[in-house]
Amino acid sequence: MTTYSPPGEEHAAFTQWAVEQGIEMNGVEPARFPGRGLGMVATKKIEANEVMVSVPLSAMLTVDCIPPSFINLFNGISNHGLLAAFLTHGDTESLKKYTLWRATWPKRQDFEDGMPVLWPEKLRVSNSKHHVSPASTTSIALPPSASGLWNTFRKKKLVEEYKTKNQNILAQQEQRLQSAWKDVVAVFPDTDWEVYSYHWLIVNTRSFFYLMPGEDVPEDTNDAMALVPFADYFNHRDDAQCEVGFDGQKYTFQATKSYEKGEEIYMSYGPHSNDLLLVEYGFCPEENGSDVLYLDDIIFRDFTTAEKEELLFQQYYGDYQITIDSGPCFRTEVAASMKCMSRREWRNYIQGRGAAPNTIKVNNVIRDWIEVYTKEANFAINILQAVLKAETEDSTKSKIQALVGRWNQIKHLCDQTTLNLE
Ligand SMILES: C[S@@+](CC[C@H](N)C(=O)[O-])C[C@H]1O[C@@H](n2cnc3c(N)ncnc32)[C@H](O)[C@@H]1O
Repeated sequence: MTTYSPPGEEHAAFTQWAVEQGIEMNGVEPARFPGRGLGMVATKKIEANEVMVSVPLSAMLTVDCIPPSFINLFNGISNHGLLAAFLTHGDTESLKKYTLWRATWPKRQDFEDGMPVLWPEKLRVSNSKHHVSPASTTSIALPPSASGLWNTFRKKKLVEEYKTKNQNILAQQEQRLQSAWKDVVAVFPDTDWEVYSYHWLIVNTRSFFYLMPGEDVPEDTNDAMALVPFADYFNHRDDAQCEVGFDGQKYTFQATKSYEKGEEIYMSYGPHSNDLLLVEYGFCPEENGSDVLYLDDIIFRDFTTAEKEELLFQQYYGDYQITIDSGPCFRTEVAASMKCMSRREWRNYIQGRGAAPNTIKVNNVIRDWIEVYTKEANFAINILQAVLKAETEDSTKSKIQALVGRWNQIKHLCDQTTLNLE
């Protein structure tokens, strides 16, 4: 049985406010869970298909709630940046409605502890333009998908850049934050960084995908966001048994299995890897069916420019994944096949006109690639353990321990995938 404790008075006051806003709760309430902050607990047995929470549009905080006079101050800003700007600089009268809700949110210190974007420089070295020290002089502590960098080798030049939105996560987040910061400071030069970045992270970690029915998905999906009171108590689980829907009038959260009284109810924030969850939400779950490692940088080291051009031409350039459940993806196998066949045999094979390559040979190539990742993990763990020994600050120690935990998960994923290749 899950252990949990009462959430505290401010949550009772907020729940009362939520009811007044037309938010309906059926057999759920907020509770405090060790290691996860607040979450949602079943207060009775819930049957499959029951709607547990519904939140009307009128209670949500969307960009349409922001007075046009405020929006017009900006000469273009992301919706994310605008929501954070409104929470920072909106007039007292417009913000009054949200007071009880805001009292339930995490504090800035919680973000400083959990969110790598606010961690000390030495722990968050990445290939971001916003870094102060050059990456080459410092060891990389974050996983490669977050930092875009490796300790044990240098990335090889690509024949063509491609979208690697999952392999460079921290730099992308920093870019979004810095760009919003620039836009807000242009209008409010005295903005306090601590206050603005706090609100930006509140929106980052608590917003829901929000698009009116029939509306086109914006170019940057990060712009389709809104804050949904009470529903923002749900913690994430990859295989959550909770169907989330929005019909233009209300958000609903429906059970897809029965829950016992006292069980925590999760929703899924999306099929995210642990590296993404670490950077965007500040945690790394023990179990995650969507966890994934990308071998792109490792694989590209092994190919000549001509081979990479061929992979590009045949549309097998990049996005080489391994996962616990499925092992190497087909694209990874295709890349490994290139190493085991003549060019003509390989072309025939991928075009469905020739025999498949020898599986043992293909697996040997993939095993070597995975070994490079394992070596990187061992290297990072050794560095982190040395840093941990020398560290005197408790708050930094716990961040280092979180990173060691993530690197151990990476090692496990590599080991398991290799084992399944036998
Ligand atoms: C939408 S909020 C959920 C409510 C939040 N736990 C709170 O205390 O207010 C998202 C945040 O909850 C935490 N969280 C969500 N799922 C988690 C999980 N499975 N394990 C640990 N923390 C989790 C992370 O800090 C994340 O940024």
